[in-house]
Amino acid sequence: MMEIRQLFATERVAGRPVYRLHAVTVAAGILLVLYYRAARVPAAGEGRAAWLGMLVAELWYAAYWVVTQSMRWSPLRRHPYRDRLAARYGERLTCVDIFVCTAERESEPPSLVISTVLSVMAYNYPAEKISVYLSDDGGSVLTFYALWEASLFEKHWLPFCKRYNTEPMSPAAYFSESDAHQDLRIPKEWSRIKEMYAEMTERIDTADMSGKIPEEIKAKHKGFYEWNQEITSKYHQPIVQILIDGKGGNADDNEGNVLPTLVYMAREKRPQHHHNFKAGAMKALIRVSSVISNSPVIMNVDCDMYSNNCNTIRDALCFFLDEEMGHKIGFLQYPQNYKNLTENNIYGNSHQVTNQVLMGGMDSVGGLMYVGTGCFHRREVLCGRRFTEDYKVDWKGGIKEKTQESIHEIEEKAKSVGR
Ligand SMILES: O=c1ccn([C@@H]2O[C@H](COP(=O)(O)OP(=O)(O)O[C@H]3O[C@H](CO)[C@@H](O)[C@H](O)[C@H]3O)[C@@H](O)[C@H]2O)c(=O)[nH]1
Ligand SMILES: [Mn+2]
Repeated sequence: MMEIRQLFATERVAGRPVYRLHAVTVAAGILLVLYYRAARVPAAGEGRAAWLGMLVAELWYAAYWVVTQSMRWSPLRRHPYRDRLAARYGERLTCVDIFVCTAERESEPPSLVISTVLSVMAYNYPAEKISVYLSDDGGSVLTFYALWEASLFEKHWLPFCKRYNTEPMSPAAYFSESDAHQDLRIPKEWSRIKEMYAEMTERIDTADMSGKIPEEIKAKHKGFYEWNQEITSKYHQPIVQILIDGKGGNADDNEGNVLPTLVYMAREKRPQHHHNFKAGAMKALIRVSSVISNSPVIMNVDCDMYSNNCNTIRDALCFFLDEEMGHKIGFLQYPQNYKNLTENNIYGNSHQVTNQVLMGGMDSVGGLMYVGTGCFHRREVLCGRRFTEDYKVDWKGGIKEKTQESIHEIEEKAKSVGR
């Protein structure tokens, strides 16, 4: 019988004996504290209430400590084998829907939002299999405008990323980082794209500050006419605009390659219905995307994040497509890190303990935590499918045949579920 080689490796994190030694000393400490408490029970009226209070607090701490050990006892680490995935599947890979959420234009400026969108469109993955959805809970025409600009810039940015394996794929992060290398790489092209990006950002920021979009720009896309005087962020009809129809064949970059599908969505908002914040946006995204691309795998990110690894999707698929374990994996959480931390990082906000210990520890006891961003889900899992041992996926499902429906018809259908 031929051996099936796993698409990912699992290993125990080193240094467990040291941690266990530490845990034993803490356990001994807790037992001594409890012994001390039990050996010195004060007489009534001599501070017994305080003694009881201390005892309860110490017992509570001891219980908490015992329970949290399960998360630190033997953390796991997983490594995908991308080369094995390539050998087994080649480019016969599944479609992926990517959701980006934004809500407040003041704290999440449109120029930053589209950098995130551009970063997730530039994955090293067949472009016709990626559909990116921006959910705008601010329901702002200025965010729509920024996304429209991004859909044009994309035609230059995507080939640039693919040709030079550019990382990070967020233009904002890339151009702020790589100034030092500009002459070593591709000076002319680098400067041209950088300039283009700077000009686009300026147009977006100017519109954002003035709150106005020039009429000649509005005339270039029908989507701008979804907005009228009555619309506010809390009161509007569902808006869905397909800015790039990747599968429709009319979406080529400036080198003739297909681009990923790009969709703007502002779900319906009415003051009498609660919108349920990001969870509400995610549910609307699941429904709207089911009408447009219906990919079996969904990834989601917050709009102020960006993806820094162009092989993220392929790595994720190593887990979902693994013959032995894949059917048991419902979602995959990537670590979330911050940029621009100070060197000393005194508040521990580089998430080292979370990423290196807690996540791996939770993984070892049956499942980690969905942190709300940087996560891949199977669509079925989000739609309520229950796990069974014989679960098998037809990964071709969801790859939509070209339909006779026009973009307009698909948008209207999507709007009817965009609530
Ligand atoms: O009505 C809303 C409110 C928020 N969001 C979006 O939800 C995301 C998270 O909201 P935010 O207010 O930025 O929360 P943070 O505290 O910054 O984010 C923390 O909590 C989030 C869980 O909601 C995680 O996704 C993040 O990783 C984590 O950093 C952002 O993209 C928002 O645009 C909406 O789409 N609709
Ligand atoms: Mn945030």
